[in-house]
Amino acid sequence: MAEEAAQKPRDEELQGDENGYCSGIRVQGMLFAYDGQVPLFVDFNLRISPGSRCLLVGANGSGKTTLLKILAGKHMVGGRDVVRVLNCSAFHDTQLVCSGDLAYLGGSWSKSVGSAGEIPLQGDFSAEHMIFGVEGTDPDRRDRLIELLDIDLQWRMHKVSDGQRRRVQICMGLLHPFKVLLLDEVTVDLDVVTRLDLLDFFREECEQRGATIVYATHIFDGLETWATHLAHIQDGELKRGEKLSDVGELKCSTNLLSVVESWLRSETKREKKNPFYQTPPVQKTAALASFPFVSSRHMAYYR
Ligand SMILES: Nc1ncnc2c1ncn2[C@@H]1O[C@H](COP(=O)(O)OP(=O)(O)OP(=O)(O)O)[C@@H](O)[C@H]1O
Repeated sequence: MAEEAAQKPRDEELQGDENGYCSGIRVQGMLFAYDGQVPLFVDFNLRISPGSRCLLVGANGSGKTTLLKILAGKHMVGGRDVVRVLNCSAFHDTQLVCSGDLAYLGGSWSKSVGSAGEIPLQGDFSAEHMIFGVEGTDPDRRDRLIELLDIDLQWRMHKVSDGQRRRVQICMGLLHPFKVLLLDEVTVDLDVVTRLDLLDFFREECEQRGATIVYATHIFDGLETWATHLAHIQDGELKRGEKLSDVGELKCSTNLLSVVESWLRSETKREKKNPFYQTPPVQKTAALASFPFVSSRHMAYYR
């Protein structure tokens, strides 16, 4: 009985509401491939409950950025039921992003120019011009972020350091009180004080407003006590998705870094032992051929 009671919150967390939808994030039976490539994700499932701070970990190329972009509605994947964020379809329900409820912070400020690809944004704008140009924001929240990120409003965006430019980008991305925030390694350029202050701000957003955060990173300092959940991806496959407190290895290890290091090292060893490990499974290609909805990069241009 006691055991049943202890299990209950977890079951509810997994089942979501009466429609079976979780108001955080739910990915069910997802298939995704880049144009002309074998699928990266096949029958991929993930649930992240509201209020969670979930770390997304995995080796280079394991699919973290791709997954975050899919959750951010930047790729059309499957029908409306496959990738659900806040009970909406991440791609189809454009008000998710337009309202600021779903926010994505990743990559660097750039624009795509035909065959030249991504080129950094250039132009003589002040930080003030950029930040105050975002309409409909709460002045108190804006002031708090400017102070937290130690932004000088007179900075000229083409003459600042990478870290300073990143602070302005982060500030703009956080001006609206998001409900779901997807972070792709955006704290990598920040100095340690700003990074820790920002992590505290994120924690507060989750605890006070019930916001949900998914954070892909390779830097684990200070995250043992910050994260509530952890998702480990390997080659597009979810190897683990659980509460941080349920990660057994953390109980007998000094820190998260060494635990993740041991997971990634065991992947590398497996690849070395089996030269065919990287061979795309035949069923992945077959699955793609039989699936009616594949991603469309062209559709993404309309976002
Ligand atoms: N635009 C693209 N077109 C084709 N393949 C891509 C594209 N972007 C990524 N990939 C491939 O998809 C796989 C997953 O890449 P992704 O960027 O999602 O990995 P990641 O886990 O974020 O890696 P990292 O830790 O290096 O940031 C890789 O094999 C990569 O080569």
